[in-house]
Amino acid sequence: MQEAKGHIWLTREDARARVLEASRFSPRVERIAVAQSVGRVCAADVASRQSLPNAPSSRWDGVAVRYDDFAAGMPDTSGWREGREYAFSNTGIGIRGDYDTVVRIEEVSFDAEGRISFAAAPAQRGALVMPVGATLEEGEPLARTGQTITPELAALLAGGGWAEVDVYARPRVAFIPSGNELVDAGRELPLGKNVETNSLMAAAKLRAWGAEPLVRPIVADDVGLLVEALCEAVEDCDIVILNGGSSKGTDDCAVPAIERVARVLCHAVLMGPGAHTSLSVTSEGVPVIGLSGPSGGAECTIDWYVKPLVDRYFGLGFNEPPKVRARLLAALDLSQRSSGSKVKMAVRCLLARSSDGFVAAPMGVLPESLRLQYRGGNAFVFASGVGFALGEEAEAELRYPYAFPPRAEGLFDDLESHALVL
Ligand SMILES: Nc1nc2c(c(=O)[nH]1)N[C@H]1C(S)=C(S)[C@@H](COP(=O)(O)OP(=O)(O)OC[C@H]3O[C@@H](n4cnc5c(N)ncnc54)[C@H](O)[C@@H]3O)O[C@H]1N2
Ligand code: MOO
Repeated sequence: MQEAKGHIWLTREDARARVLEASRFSPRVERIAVAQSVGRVCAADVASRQSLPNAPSSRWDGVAVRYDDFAAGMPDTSGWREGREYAFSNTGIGIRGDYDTVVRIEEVSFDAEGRISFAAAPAQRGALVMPVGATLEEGEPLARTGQTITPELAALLAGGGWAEVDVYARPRVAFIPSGNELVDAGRELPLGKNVETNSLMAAAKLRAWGAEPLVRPIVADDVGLLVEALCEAVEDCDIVILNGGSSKGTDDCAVPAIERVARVLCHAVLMGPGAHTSLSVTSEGVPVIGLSGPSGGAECTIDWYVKPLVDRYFGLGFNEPPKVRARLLAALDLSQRSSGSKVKMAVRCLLARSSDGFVAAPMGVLPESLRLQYRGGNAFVFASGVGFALGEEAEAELRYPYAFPPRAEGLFDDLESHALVL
């Protein structure tokens, strides 16, 4: 892609805001079993169909009695019989007969002949009895449209008498790998070719976010073939990802193809990795993401631009990732980057709590054991200009899924290198 006049560069934040604003989603609704609903998003408000308990029930394990028998003080219970003056009554279970009060089993004893006696009379009528609806009342709101179903909410829905629930259908997200050099994973790799791995990463992320990934076959670097694949995808998908960036090589035909099916909002982003990511939207409002090829960038950019779109499909707002100030455990040296580069670099880090705040170690300087364990890093530090000196404070942005950082003590003991040249 030659950098033509009018080539639009936006900051990561503007690019995201523009594509969110221009996209139009019409989420479909489907009815599914509550037992299978965790992680799905409610497409309607749900109210309880029943009260729980649906009959007065015992709050504790005990015996149910009639309060009137105790109204004038402790009665003579020598002639009391189970099923007549009292009945055993266990926690959460409907009280049989016309008993109205429960005495805890710890306050009840039986003599050798099985005669009951009470250590104390019940304090009031209805003591230790859960009235109808104490847990859940018929008509009570259980869930709201747009709420993600958690295990607890699924249980609540079941308690409210629902076996099925209306949820938004998973958004269909097409992923079109492109490039003459790509070979499907698992196939023999001819010299000079590359394994198509981004679709595995993208599909797994999309599934985790509640979307349905539709990975298409690899398309060759040919505008006509790409347009064909894009036209098919925008017809029946909610979001389309073309894995082809807006770089400048002779084979870079992703943007020329996207331009034929959608309006380009942004040809490239002022944030790397993945600066050559383009964002577009069709006249129907279907977003088309031209994801830049190199895997390191694709991993970040799919989080930055696609995750918010999936959330938006479900009607969820965009939440800024948590940010903290962190002390850098290595210098970030940008002096070798081409001067005048306007692209800010998001450097993957391992961010951890330390005794006096947060520390961030750029992934590149970590010893192998840590690099393997925390492969993608859990945060970014943004480097521009000449970079940062060792020990300098920088803003660190947690990476999705915003995992709580491990404690730093002992973690970075064998950190050897103290400068990362970018
Ligand atoms: N002369 C210049 N060259 C490059 C520039 C530049 O400004 N001037 N920018 C560099 C940067 S930064 C990036 S990022 C890349 C962007 O390239 P594209 O997004 O156009 O991607 P491709 O050229 O198609 O591929 C690059 C690389 O990624 C691999 N790739 C592509 N798709 C997949 C996939 N699905 N799974 C795994 N790997 C994939 C591809 O095989 C290439 O190795 O341009 C730089 N060059
Ligand atoms: O756009 Mo590139 O991924 O910045 O390296």
